[in-house]
Amino acid sequence: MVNITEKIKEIEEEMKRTQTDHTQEYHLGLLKGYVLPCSKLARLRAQLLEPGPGAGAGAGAGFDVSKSGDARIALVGFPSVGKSTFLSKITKTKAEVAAYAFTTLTAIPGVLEYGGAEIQILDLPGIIEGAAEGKGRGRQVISAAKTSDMILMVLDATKKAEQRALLEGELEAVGIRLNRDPPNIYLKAKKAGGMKISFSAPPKNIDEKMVYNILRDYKILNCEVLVRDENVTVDDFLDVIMKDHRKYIKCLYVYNKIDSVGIEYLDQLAREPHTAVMSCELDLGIQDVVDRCWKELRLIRIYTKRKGIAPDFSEALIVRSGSSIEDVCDQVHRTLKDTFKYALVWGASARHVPQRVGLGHLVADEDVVSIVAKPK
Ligand SMILES: Nc1nc2c(ncn2[C@@H]2O[C@H](COP(=O)(O)OP(=O)(O)OP(=O)(O)O)[C@@H](O)[C@H]2O)c(=O)[nH]1
Ligand SMILES: [K+]
Ligand SMILES: [Mg+2]
Repeated sequence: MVNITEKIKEIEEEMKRTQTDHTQEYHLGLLKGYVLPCSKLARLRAQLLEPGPGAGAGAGAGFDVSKSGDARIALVGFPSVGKSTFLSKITKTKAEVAAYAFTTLTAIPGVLEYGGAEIQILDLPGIIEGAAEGKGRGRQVISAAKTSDMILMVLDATKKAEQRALLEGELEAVGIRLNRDPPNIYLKAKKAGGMKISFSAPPKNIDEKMVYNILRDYKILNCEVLVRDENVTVDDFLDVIMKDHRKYIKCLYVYNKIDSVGIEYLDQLAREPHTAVMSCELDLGIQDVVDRCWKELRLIRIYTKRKGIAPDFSEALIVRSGSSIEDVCDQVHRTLKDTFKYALVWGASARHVPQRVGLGHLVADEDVVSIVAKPK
């Protein structure tokens, strides 16, 4: 390890000394057929990312960064697409940025403050094709991505369009499902009674025999199955069987470096679904990407109000979408629920204002909530 690190230092120093234009050098290098400092550097740094001897299966474990804040977004992408540049733009963390691949060698957390919430942004090493099979530190990167609430897939607008599908393939291979809901299939294993398979509508892509065979392959011989969606595929069925190893995560595809592509191509990229475009270099589109992230995370801001006093809009409580008054209580204090009598709600979730509600009431973004406790 020390050897590689030393060699890397040497080359980096040399590059600093010579201060050549590396694009120029790249072309010259191609002509002459020798290995350039830049690509030599990338190769050596890739070696640093290889799991060392004895790392074994442990190499698949995530990086040791504890979760903090209200949500976590992972930056995933091929090397040198600008992940660390983006992190440095939107947080106070200054990650190392350079023109060679594998500049980032571990997970680097930063904090994005937005609408009163703190969102942890995780900058990750670049992944390469074959990451899912354990190439480079790919598996570790993907494990870290799996722990996030949202993936920001950073793509290089100047690179081939295939990069997006390649990366999706790597994530799919380890059970990450992007921008999809779990298949609408009810599957319950039983102790006895054989298989009971039913469909709420005639399925288009599978039939009872196929379902039977899949279940038998997975040794699920006694169970109840209800397929509630006519478009279900065999892959969907497998996802349900392996649901403990599947993770459904939102993804925003972000094309960086749009300063270097033509306007027509840019327009085409921007129209793809779940996609945003930006240039970290020219400071273009960054705020839009951040706004889109906030929307996708669907976090809810709740303002609390005490009786007889105006609501406190300076500090919001942050809860997930689908949260109830009970979740709001838990966010304030662990034991608040115990003395809960009712809550008053002003805002989008209230039918009339204020609406008197119980613990089960679902809250909406920017609701004002006043919790009334039982007398002691
Ligand atoms: N033209 C252009 N270059 C950019 C832009 N954003 C970043 N770069 C350059 O792209 C190179 C790579 O940037 P990094 O932020 O290190 O990329 P990374 O994805 O973190 O790379 P790894 O950590 O090696 O995976 C640097 O030379 C950046 O200056 C951009 O918007 N336009
Ligand atoms: K880089
Ligand atoms: Mg980086």
